[in-house]
Amino acid sequence: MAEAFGGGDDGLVLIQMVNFYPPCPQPELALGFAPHTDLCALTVLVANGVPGLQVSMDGLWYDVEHVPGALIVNVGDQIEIFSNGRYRSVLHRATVSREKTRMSWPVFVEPRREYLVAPHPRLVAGEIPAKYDYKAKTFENYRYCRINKLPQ
Ligand SMILES: O=C(O)CCC(=O)C(=O)O
Ligand SMILES: [Fe+2]
Repeated sequence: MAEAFGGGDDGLVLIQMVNFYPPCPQPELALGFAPHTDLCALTVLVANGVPGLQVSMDGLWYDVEHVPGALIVNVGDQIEIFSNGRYRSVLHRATVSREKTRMSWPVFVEPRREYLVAPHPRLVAGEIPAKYDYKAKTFENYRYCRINKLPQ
């Protein structure tokens, strides 16, 4: 993966985050994390066992079951683009609990900032044209547009 996203041992950047969701008296009126896809390549996440992570499929939300000791791995935007749409960046969100504090610890696996966001040339075959064309956009620029809610 490091080779695919820029090459060499330092081809990837790992970013550790901590999410803290305090209890909410009216959880049906709130969300811990609004629906989004992760802009990175891959997310590896552990949570404290309080349910909350949901993934979207065919317009419905599904709870992600907590399996003690298991890691949750999400495909992010960069793998979707790199694979020319063969893998999909998962739409997900986090709900909150009425009684319990929920915590999660994602590690975002990212390309380096100068990486050019594009499908791999070998995955753009004649019958499958490039689904993504960001005109030599760097990952740093992609991230900037996403965080500032600008069009890619
Ligand atoms: O708390 C969770 O389970 C999800 C967190 C999340 O989606 C994120 O940090 O990007
Ligand atoms: Fe996320």
